[in-house]
Amino acid sequence: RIPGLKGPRGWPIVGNYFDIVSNAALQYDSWGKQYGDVYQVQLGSTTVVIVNTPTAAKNIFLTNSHALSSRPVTYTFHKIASTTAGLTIGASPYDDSLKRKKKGIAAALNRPSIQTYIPYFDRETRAFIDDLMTYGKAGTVTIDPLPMIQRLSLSLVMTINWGVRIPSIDDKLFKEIVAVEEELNRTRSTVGNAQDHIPILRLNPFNPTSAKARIMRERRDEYLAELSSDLAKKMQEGTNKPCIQASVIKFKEVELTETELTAISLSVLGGGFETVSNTMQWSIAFLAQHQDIQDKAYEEICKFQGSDEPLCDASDDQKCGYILGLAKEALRYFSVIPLALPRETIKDIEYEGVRIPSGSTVYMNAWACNRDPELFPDPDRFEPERWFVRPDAPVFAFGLGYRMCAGHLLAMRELYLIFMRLLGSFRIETSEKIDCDPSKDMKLPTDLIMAPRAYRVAFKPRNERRLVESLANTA
Ligand code: HEM
Repeated sequence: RIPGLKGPRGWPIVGNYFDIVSNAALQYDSWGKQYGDVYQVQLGSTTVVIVNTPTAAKNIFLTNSHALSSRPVTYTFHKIASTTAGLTIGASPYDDSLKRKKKGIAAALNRPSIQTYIPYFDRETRAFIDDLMTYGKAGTVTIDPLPMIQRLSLSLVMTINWGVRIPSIDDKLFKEIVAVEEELNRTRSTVGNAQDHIPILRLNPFNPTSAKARIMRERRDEYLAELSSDLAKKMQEGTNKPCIQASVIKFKEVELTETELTAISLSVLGGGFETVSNTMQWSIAFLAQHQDIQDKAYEEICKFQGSDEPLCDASDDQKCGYILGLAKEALRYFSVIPLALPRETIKDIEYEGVRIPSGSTVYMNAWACNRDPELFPDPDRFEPERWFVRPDAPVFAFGLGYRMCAGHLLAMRELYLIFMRLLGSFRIETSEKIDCDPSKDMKLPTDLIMAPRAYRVAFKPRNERRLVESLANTA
């Protein structure tokens, strides 16, 4: 244990592990009230520093940005599930290769690059609205929007990566990637893989977590190889679309290896798919039961673009303040990665007289930071307007410092456009109560990225004639 740092005492071998499995973010938050803003827990053999408030998070992750620039190496993900194509950025410890990959992804996801993806945003969000109209039979039947929102976010990252679209929710590759990426994200959970912290469990040759992780890695390797070879063929023929993988030349100054380039694409795929779709899936369930927020959003959208145009201009860069506030509030309220991604210190850091040594594992409780009553008064209330009062409040959902989300600009732009077009096109309705309290209604509380349980809602067009016309214009 780290001398001078408080924290709950645990059991031999397992430490505090079994206290946190049912709801880690809430348990860490509750311990924070007892042991302070920064304290330590024992997860089996791993000592973990928990950072539980915005002030401490800014102090630790921003002031010591470089010292906190690494990620711990875990057993399930790094040793078993990690693809042979190289470590994603989010999973890479700090080294020269990480620095090169970070430069590469920064070039691929900066503002000027995002500008070149606008046609992709346009096409995928239109296809999403079209899907909701088609499968929801113009609001006459209820549907589970998850596959449609997953298709949108996946197709967008696939186009950016390899220039390949996911045309429909019935697509075979779509189903395969959804299944594999969901399972692989589970192998990265700091809560759901007991063997990461309790090494004795690794000796079990029938360990189901390891067996599943191995299969998922093989399945991922298979579609990655296929995507890469298809692209190589198209590049030879000169028929490829502009995308990250085809821009190897653009990154020449960074001198990325083939493996690093693949790792960048994999990072965009892994980082940008489940995060965006789960944020939307929670939001839709919530909005269906809060017509007042939908009406306010619609009123603001109409002020911005008139009531006759359901689909806003795709190049609108977050100018409708209410919808921007709504997107940030969705990120805050649902905090789909409640514990962000784990960090490891590469240097000693000092916090209030305590020395946290190099090599320590540190978690930011993004959930607790996002519910801090001083920064976000009445934090359990969903209130887009709060972002007018504090437009520059940190969006803890993206993490902080050197390893903060590399796709945050793209994610904001994407969420904004989805909300604009979704709420400009439909009134979302439900006649049944949907449980969507993010503190307890998650599908699996040990996941890395939290998803709500399945539900169904109706998407009633606000102006059916105009929507049909707008969608027809796309064709
Ligand atoms: C709702 C959307 C998203 C959320 C909530 C989210 C959240 C996060 C969080 C919490 C981290 C860890 C930050 C830290 O350690 O401080 C992260 C890292 C990362 N995210 Fe996102 N993300 C989102 C969308 C995206 C998108 C769209 C992309 C790519 C297109 C992306 C790519 C990445 C990458 C590559 C990293 C690793 C950064 C590093 O380790 O240096 N994310 N994200």
